[in-house]
Amino acid sequence: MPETVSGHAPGPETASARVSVRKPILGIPQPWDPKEPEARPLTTQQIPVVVLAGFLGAGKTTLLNHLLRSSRGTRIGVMVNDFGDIGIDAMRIAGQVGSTVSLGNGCLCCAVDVSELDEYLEVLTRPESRLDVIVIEASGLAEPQELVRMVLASENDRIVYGGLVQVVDAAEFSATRERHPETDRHLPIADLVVVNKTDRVSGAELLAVHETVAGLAGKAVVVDATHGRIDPELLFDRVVPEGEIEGQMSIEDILYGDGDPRAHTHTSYETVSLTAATPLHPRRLMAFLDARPEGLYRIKGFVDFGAADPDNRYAVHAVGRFLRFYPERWPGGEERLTQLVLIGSGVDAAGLRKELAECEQNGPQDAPDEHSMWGVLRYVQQTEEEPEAP
Ligand SMILES: Nc1nc2c(ncn2[C@@H]2O[C@H](COP(=O)(O)OP(=O)(O)OP(=O)(O)O)[C@@H](O)[C@H]2O)c(=O)[nH]1
Repeated sequence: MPETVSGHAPGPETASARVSVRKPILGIPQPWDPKEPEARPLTTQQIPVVVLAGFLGAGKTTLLNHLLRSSRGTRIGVMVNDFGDIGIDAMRIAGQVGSTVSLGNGCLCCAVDVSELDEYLEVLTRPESRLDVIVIEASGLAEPQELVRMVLASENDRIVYGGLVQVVDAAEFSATRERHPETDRHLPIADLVVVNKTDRVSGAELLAVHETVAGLAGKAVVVDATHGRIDPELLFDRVVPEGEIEGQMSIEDILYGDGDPRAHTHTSYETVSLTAATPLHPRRLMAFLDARPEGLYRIKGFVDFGAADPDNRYAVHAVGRFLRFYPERWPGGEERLTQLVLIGSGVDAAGLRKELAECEQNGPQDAPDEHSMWGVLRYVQQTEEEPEAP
């Protein structure tokens, strides 16, 4: 097994009976003593760039945050490609890593040339950044194949393509596959598939999903995970033999793709973004969320309920019919804004925007009373994500 930088024993996730093959994905430059960061050499080797993909809400950001928390001495650079004009994912990762670069609005794979990607890579690969690995978190609607192609086409000679990680939501897998048959095309090109949200399905369901995924994924490693807690060594240890691109993509696939722009997953998706300086009324927001249309598949962001809870903002996540609020202290000095991104297909974007605007509080006479937060608190589940050992 290749030598590791972090040097810690594999986490409990590796014990999973269903880790089909132990095949780490990435190679890491020379080991160094994490206790002496200054002794760390300037990076002279190529930095592996891993593409992290998966459908909306599958758990990519959660997995990335897990990697950042458990990376020990490994320095991870992050590029986030949010779909929607507010960089919610970048905000959720910011603070964990100094090198977060948001790719801004839209889907990276739609960019016609790679010069923008190269600009970001240029920032992250400056020798003084001493990064060991760069992870690009694709928007949940990006075509992984396109992203891989863009990394391969990069003119930055300090990077090397480091593999494709595909995250799958165990609970939503069948429904996603039905709606998006291209899932079957994405899995075979992955190097590692993470079947996430194992806590949301029964043992039998998990087994069925795992087997289907493994069947589609071919040679890729398939691991099950809860809250994206995979063994970081699955990503950080692999040595890619020179000239080899792991996975089953043919050179033609990489160079030309399938040539069909309609294959882009997000062509029929609409994004609605809201930034509001006026707090939202918890009751009206809950009425809006409870009645949200079927096609509105993903909602993420932060909500300010103003006087109803002046200490906290509420991170909100909806994936399909699943809804959760996560109260968190307002970061000091940060402007109190509600920032939401809604992604759906066949939705009335203008209507949603109007309904959301109607959730804003209308002055002191409209201030929420003490019971107004009950509806929100029903969707707060404090114990869902257990804190990880430092
Ligand atoms: N129950 C459960 N919830 C999870 C798990 N992993 C992630 N989540 C929740 O699922 C929601 C979506 O997770 P994210 O990590 O934001 O998903 P994503 O793939 O980055 O989402 P997009 O950027 O919109 O594509 C959040 O509420 C997470 O807390 C898990 O293993 N179990």
